[in-house]
Amino acid sequence: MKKKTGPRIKEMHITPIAVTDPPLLNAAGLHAPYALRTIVELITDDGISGLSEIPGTSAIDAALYEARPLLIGKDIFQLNEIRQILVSHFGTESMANRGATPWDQRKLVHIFSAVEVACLDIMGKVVGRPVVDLLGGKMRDFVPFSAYLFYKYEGAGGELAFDTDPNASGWAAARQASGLTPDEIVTQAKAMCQEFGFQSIKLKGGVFEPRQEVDAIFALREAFGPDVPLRIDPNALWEVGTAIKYGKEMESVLEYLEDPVRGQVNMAQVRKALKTPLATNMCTTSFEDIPHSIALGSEDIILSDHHFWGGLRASMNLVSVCETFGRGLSMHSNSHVGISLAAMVHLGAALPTLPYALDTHYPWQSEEVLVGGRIKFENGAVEVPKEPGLGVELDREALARLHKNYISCGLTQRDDLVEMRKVVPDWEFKLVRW
Ligand SMILES: O=C([O-])[C@@H](O)[C@@H](O)[C@H](O)[C@@H](O)C(=O)[O-]
Ligand SMILES: [Mg+2]
Repeated sequence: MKKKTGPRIKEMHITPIAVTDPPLLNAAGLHAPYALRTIVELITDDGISGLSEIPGTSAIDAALYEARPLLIGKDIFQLNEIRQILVSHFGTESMANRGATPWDQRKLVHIFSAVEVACLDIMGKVVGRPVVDLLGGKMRDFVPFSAYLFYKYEGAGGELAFDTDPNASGWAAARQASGLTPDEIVTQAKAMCQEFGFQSIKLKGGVFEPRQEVDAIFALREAFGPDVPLRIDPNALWEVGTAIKYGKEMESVLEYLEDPVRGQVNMAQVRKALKTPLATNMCTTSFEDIPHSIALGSEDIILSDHHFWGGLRASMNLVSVCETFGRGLSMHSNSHVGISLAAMVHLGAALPTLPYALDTHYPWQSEEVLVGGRIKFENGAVEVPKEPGLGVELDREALARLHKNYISCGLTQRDDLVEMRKVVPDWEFKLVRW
């Protein structure tokens, strides 16, 4: 019998896009009026298209262009070989390549995740199965997400930047409102939960001095009651003593405390002092970090992210590590549109257990690159697509429009520090602030 090879990659399209993003605040500074993503489309020799989305920077886009000739002609089922080719070309990256910002700057993991997700999308179409089935099968029909609150300046982002659209209503109006005080954070939470049905809440912290942020957590508890799990994420900006002091104060109200301090050693120290579980997307972010994580006991929950862990299958491998060493597993996010969300939903559906609702920035974005527009949430969850592959289709006009935004906005990388300096000229990036 003739051995079947292929389908093979014939074309690889790399399209950077810029989507409107409101002036959200974080430990590093401020979100720019546009968030950058890169959409990758692989097309096979038999005309099947596979999609993926990754955080966009000109450096990662350049690396994708560099990878393209190495990938053309490759069989989309041979992911092990494809990964090896990319590793040989780009070399492995150490923890240091992640960088100290709340987002991850490594190239190889991003590129392989882009290629892997698009190949899985194609594989699903070839075999007539959703991606979740290629990850071992569906454990749930809906994947729950958590409300992700941000301190923010008034403004809608995009051309409106710090301005607001007077005709906006519902969540669109709340999305552009100022969110600086505990009361405004509660208002933001109510509007977001009402629109999307979220049943747990995360507050991005590390913006104001801890007292103010802890007060916001207690205001949320008062407004939502004990049945809505709460989390806060200061993105490693607190000192160990600060984390222990406020961690103890919040012990009765937090589901978990995310990255209160920087590095595995400090996390382990805080973990020993608190009853609240600690979660991370900053100190244990690759397989290379696992031995120290286990030796030190730096966290209880790893917030995986297929863009940073090198794809969906790598994230499934992380399941075994977490099961073996008693770590919980949930998911981190960054500003994104629907292709990343669909990939997260397939992965979330395949995880053996899902004790924590996943993070998503999706409510903060308003544009989409998909036919059918924005993905719907029901009671805070997204239904797992049943169609072959990722179950999403590219809206080429929307893609072209958002690519035009990318060209005209002039941004080439995420730099929240630079954005913050436009508002607070003497703003400094700090590894530890309080
Ligand atoms: O979007 C942001 O500002 C967040 O701070 C993001 O960059 C982080 O990566 C993230 O969501 C987190 O959980 O640390
Ligand atoms: Mg985090």
